[in-house]
Amino acid sequence: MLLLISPDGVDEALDCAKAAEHLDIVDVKKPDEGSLGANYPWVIREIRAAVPADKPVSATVGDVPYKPGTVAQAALGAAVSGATYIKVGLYGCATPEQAVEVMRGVVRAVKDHRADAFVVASGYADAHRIGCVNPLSLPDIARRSGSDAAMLDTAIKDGTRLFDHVPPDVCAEFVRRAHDCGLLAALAGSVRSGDLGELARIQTDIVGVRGAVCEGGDRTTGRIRPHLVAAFRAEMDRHVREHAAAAAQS
Ligand SMILES: O=C[C@H](O)COP(=O)(O)O
Repeated sequence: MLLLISPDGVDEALDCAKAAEHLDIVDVKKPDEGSLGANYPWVIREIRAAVPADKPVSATVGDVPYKPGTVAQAALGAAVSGATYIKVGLYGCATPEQAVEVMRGVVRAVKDHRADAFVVASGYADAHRIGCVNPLSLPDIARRSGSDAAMLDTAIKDGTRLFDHVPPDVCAEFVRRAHDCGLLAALAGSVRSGDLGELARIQTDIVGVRGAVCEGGDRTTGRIRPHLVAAFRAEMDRHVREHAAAAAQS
């Protein structure tokens, strides 16, 4: 299971760099512009320069509208700025067809620039609250568009969490569908360390967090701290080991 951490800017990215051995992907976003709020190109560049070269930098393109051309151009901006993981929040897409159209544009824009870029189609666990595509449709949207991963996050950061909206068994179905399509499955949404057992059990590939590694568990007022990243990672690795041991016995 890979750990993706979302700093809100260069200062927090420097703290992520101090904990680099404990994380796998540094995810640039601007939380005050939304769940998958996009940050400035120069911030992506500065963060790319600040974190060790062997750690991929991801960038969110935003909680995007159904405007395929606009989104493709924004995604290219993130890639040109140094991100190799490009995450798109399909906020304004009401149907799978709209979402596939948006993601096809992103995949083409990004992979024409850099063939090894990794494109993540993200939906929302609380899609019912914003009227966008159903969480379980994401793996097929990602597959049809040529994306590399399907993801869920929460759109509204009001203290409700991934499992409040999509229970573990439905998340397990999400992961199964992604794997059946040959994609990675990424899950986020106010995930806490107490969720890691379930996330390991259902074979999540990437876990995305911010709040859980911020002071006081608060993604808005707290700041990411290296010791919290290390502790979260230790817990994650423990669950992965336990799951592997249990699977080997059965
Ligand atoms: O991509 C991951 C998100 O930033 C998750 O943030 P959160 O854990 O505060 O919900």
